[in-house]
Amino acid sequence: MSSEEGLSSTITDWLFFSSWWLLLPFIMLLVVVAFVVAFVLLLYMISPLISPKPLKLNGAHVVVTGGSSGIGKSIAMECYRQGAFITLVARDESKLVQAKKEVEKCAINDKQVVLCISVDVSKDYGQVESVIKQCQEKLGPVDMLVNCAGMSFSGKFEEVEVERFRSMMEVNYLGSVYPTRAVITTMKERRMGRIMFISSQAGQIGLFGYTAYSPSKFALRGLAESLQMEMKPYNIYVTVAYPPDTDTPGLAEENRTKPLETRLISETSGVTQPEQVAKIVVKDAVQGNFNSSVGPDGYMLSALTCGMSPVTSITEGLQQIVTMGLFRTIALFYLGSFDSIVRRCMIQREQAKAADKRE
Ligand SMILES: NC(=O)C1=CN([C@@H]2O[C@H](COP(=O)(O)OP(=O)(O)OC[C@H]3O[C@@H](n4cnc5c(N)ncnc54)[C@H](OP(=O)(O)O)[C@@H]3O)[C@@H](O)[C@H]2O)C=CC1
Ligand SMILES: CCCCCCCCCCCCCCCC(=O)[C@@H](N)CO
Repeated sequence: MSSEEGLSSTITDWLFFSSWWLLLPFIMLLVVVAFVVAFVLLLYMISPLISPKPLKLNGAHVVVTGGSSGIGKSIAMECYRQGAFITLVARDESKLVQAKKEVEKCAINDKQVVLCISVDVSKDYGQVESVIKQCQEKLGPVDMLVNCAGMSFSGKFEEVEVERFRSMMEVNYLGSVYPTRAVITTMKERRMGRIMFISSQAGQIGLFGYTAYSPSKFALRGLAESLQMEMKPYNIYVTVAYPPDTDTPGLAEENRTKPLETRLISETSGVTQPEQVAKIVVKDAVQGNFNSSVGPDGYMLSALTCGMSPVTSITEGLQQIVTMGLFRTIALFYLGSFDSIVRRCMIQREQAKAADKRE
């Protein structure tokens, strides 16, 4: 036997007769753990590169349109609690004065100021531009603009007055374009700022009864995506918030004409308090997150409808990749149940009508 043959037989013996392979699972486990650790380290290394620096609200000038009521008022209070100077914008002066008092109660130092401006944000761009100029002269350049002025309306498509489709787009869409347009030049010059748009869960899915309202909220998403791509190099960050039904005077008003179907479908994601919405959206805007959602349904809807919207952290991107298929599966069940709500309501109505005729 040659020495070469001896060596190969030793190796074969070792491979087949020693029990090194018992260690194989451990070796594999070690490799997997090493990969996971390396991946997590990589994430932490890269994430500060793509997440913006948080905005300091202390001493910042925040303009809140629709700040005299509901979600807008709560957002103003939340910012005031963090030391901001606030400009409240809305039409009704008495509501503005009342809201100013409530916001002032949240002061954390005696330098803070609340300014009120009465203007319709949806009608005349020149007017909006001039009030923004006024408030910048008094409280300094705007650091954060919260576009919250808006209204909702629900009703069946053929029963909604045609005029309503125009007014919804005017208030909810143009009423966000005008103030944004009025603050953006100064923000670009200063290379800093935050713009927030308050859309709605009805700006992520179209629902029964929202043929006039939903499109005006979907429009904000298109505006926000385009604007964010233009503004990112100037260190300006855009946030779109998608709240569910929120307990405000606006919702109470909407409920007066709400079709049964819309009510039953909206109940899926429940009713939130405006303070809760305010906390979440202000935090997201400060961090510069593009997307801001409330509650578990809101989270699922946002992951599901992320499309080509910008990501603000690697974790967010990974979550979207991993959950998309699962959430779509869940969504199909939701859609099925919405369809069945609509069908049942229709059958009920027709039966009631037939009974009426017989009488
Ligand atoms: N409540 C809810 O369930 C949800 C609401 N949203 C959105 O959040 C925003 C606020 O809603 P909510 O707090 O319920 O509403 P409210 O009706 O309680 O408040 C609306 C605010 O906007 C102001 N406003 C309305 N129209 C104009 C205008 N043309 N120019 C200037 N200010 C205006 C109002 O003041 P004034 O009338 O004096 O001008 C008021 O301050 C809306 O855009 C709404 O679509 C989104 C999801 C859920
Ligand atoms: C995985 C998929 C999950 C799907 C969850 C679907 C939940 C649908 C609920 C929609 C609620 C719409 C609220 C509109 C609020 C609004 O804007 C008005 N009230 C304004 O006043």
